[in-house]
Amino acid sequence: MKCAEQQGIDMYQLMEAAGHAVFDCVLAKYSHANHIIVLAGTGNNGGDAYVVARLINHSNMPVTVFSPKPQSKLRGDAEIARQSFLSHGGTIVGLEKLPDLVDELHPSLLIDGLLGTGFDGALRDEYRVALEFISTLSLPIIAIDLPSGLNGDTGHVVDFAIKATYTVTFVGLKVGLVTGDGPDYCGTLLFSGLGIEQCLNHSNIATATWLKSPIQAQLQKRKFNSHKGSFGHVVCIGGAVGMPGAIFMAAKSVLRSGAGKVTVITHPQNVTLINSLAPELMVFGSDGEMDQSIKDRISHADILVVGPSLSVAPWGESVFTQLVADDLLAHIPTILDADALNLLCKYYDPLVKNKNLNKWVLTPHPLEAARLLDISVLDVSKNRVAIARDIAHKFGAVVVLKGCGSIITDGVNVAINGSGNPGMATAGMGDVLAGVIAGVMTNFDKNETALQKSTQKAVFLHGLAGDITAKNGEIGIISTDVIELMPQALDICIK
Ligand SMILES: NC(=O)C1=CN([C@@H]2O[C@H](COP(=O)(O)OP(=O)(O)OC[C@H]3O[C@@H](n4cnc5c(N)ncnc54)[C@H](OP(=O)(O)O)[C@@H]3O)[C@@H](O)[C@H]2O)[C@H](O)CC1
Ligand SMILES: [K+]
Repeated sequence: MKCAEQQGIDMYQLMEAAGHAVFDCVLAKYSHANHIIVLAGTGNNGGDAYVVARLINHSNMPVTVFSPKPQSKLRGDAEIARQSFLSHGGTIVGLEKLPDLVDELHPSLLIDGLLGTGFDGALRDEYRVALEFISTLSLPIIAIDLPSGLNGDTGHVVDFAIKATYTVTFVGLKVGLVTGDGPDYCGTLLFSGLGIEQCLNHSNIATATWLKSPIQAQLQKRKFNSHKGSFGHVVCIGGAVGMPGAIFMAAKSVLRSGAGKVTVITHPQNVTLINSLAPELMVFGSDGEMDQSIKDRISHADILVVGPSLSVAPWGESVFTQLVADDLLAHIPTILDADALNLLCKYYDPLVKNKNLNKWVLTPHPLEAARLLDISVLDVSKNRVAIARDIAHKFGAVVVLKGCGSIITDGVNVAINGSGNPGMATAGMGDVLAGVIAGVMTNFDKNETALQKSTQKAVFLHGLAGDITAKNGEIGIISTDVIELMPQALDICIK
């Protein structure tokens, strides 16, 4: 908000605008509400709540504000808003009285203006008890700016938060609403720029891009005069003995995402099976030693995918260390996934540290991310964006931190994916993503600014294919279903 202040925008005016935006939501969705309960905290989120309560009161809808004590804590604009509500005949009751009064008031809507962006840490007991009680009422809830208890910067809920039906959020995108726990708590998101979105656009505050629309993943229409050589050769390396599935799914996904040619380098025992599952793939066996013909194939590739079912056992270890030691991955855009990430942790110091990794895309899930930084999984979920950035800085790579609201960052630019669904939390989906990133990259010109942007598009497209798959039922979709629907997702995004 500093930029707004610097440009002389009156903060009370913003609070009024925030209150009006929430009131618009009340009118649009709950104009016949019986009695409306408004929770108003002691900061500016509470100030917004008093503005809404005043507008509700003014329109002759019954409303009661519940507020934690001491109300004398309110300062500045929030106190002005509270006084204005009182002077228009509003009623404020202590938050602790809510359980006693709820039957009498018979509310049909609750507005949550307890905590917004100023909230940090774990909810204090008084708040947690009140919010737990509220959750038993099964009322529709409109959250002001953020559901109370959700950290707007990180998307982390320590122990409890309000589950909103709608969240009316202001000005820029709050990362915490769209990643980690956020989507489970915010319900339908409604945005209001409060008239100052221009101010944010012209400031140098780093904001995240939310990938929500196919326009953000636009792909060029292909020329009629195209051939398989026009769309790149991807080499996928992985599949230890007895583990053909993951590397097969990754390679098939590369094909289904538009690559011209795909080669698989795997353990010799997997060759026949993978070939019979997809005869379009060129499959070669390696006993762990990279002979010259395999090295040649790799060095002539346009993009590499390394890691699906590579394993950290001797075969995978031998393949990985040779790829790195011989600089085979140095000059080619490379997607590192699964066991390649685990081996990256193990061999970082002796082998990888001084290499130029700026053509790498790392795709860790939270456990792999924790290993890459030698921290706990809880540390990762407490601040997904910061952790993804830390990994990007440490390895000099583009990072996709997978999970709800996957984060894509090169350490500077941050995008958060808004496609996909919980049905995609199933085995093999990460292998598919690694393949989709490589396949989607083959659709771009080699000199296109590429890595961050193309990875963003690929992550969105993968989620979109998952959403198309989920039209026939979300729970129970499997990774190979998503692979088959990639062409439909691509089709939606072609200009
Ligand atoms: N972005 C905009 O354009 C506008 C936003 N507005 C609204 O303002 C809030 C942010 O207001 P702020 O006063 O900075 O903070 P909050 O109201 O969200 O929270 C402050 C109170 O939170 C209490 N707090 C903090 N941590 C905890 C905790 N762990 N448990 C319980 N309570 C907590 C804190 O209490 P203290 O005793 O610690 O001081 C404060 O009482 C933003 O979200 C928007 O809604 C403006 O209206 C202008 C436009
Ligand atoms: K809130």
